Amino acid sequence: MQDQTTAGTLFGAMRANPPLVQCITNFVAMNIAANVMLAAGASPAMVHAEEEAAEFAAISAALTINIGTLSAEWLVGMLSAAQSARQAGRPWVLDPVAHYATAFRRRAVAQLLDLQPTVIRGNASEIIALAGGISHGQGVDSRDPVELAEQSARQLAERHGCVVAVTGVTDFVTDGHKARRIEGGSPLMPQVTALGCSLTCLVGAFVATAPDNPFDATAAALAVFAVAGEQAGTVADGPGSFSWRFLDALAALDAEALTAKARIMLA
Ligand SMILES: Nc1ncnc2c1ncn2[C@@H]1O[C@H](COP(=O)(O)OP(=O)(O)O)[C@@H](O)[C@H]1O
Ligand SMILES: Cc1ncsc1CCOP(=O)(O)O
Ligand SMILES: [Mg+2]
Repeated sequence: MQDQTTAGTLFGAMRANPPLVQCITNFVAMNIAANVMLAAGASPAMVHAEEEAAEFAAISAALTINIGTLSAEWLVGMLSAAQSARQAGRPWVLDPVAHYATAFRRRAVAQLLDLQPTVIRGNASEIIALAGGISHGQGVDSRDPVELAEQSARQLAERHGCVVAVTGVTDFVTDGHKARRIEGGSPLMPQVTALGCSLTCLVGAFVATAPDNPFDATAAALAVFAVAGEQAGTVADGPGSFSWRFLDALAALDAEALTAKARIMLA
């Protein structure tokens, strides 16, 4: 029950003081991720240009970087923003979308990992491959169960001194020592593009709220998606209505309901 209470408290604190989060995400995710952030109570800004990314990171409470639609120009902005966030002592979150697919992505992720993300959030195939294992991912989509990625997540967390979150049917989060599983969500979630990318942005909002406790902050963000996703899934007719029902469920969720409904288990 302690984890649920912590998640509710962090959610309430985030809502009471909406953090400015710089989200460098992809063309597919930009709109839905910004709407997810607003519905959850955060203040997103999709700022990626190399001319201003570092400057903006210095005035943001957290930064998130997602390589979904990477280009050479965007990579320059990502690297300078991550450097700036580190210098300013701000947390930053990495979403290594399909990093295993091309040499360009693999190189980019290696450079980003050198800048010590506070949290890595990916699907099971991404996390397995990032730890050096054999994954079955297809493009941006996972083809591996979360359970198979749990050991990879623990290894990655220890190797990089960060929190690692793996999402799927049941989510998993670890800092290399402690770990939790978060139950909930809906099978319709992977049918709607960029919900994982949106969750990465929300993790940014929670680590902005609790920069000294990225493990609990990440678990809380996962729990928000799990509870709102489950609620939307029970009433949606398909991926189309799930999309808007999910936004409405996020907006209607409050700290008390999160504490009552979150299922965060020791792992
Ligand atoms: N089959 C599923 N059942 C319940 N929730 C799911 C399922 N698949 C994904 N989710 C949820 O969808 C969200 C996005 O996760 P995921 O689909 O793994 O990320 P990505 O979009 O990066 O592949 C997370 O909140 C996750 O818990
Ligand atoms: C379809 C697609 N293509 C490049 S990025 C992207 C979105 C991926 O979103 P998610 O990782 O949340 O499924
Ligand atoms: Mg993804």
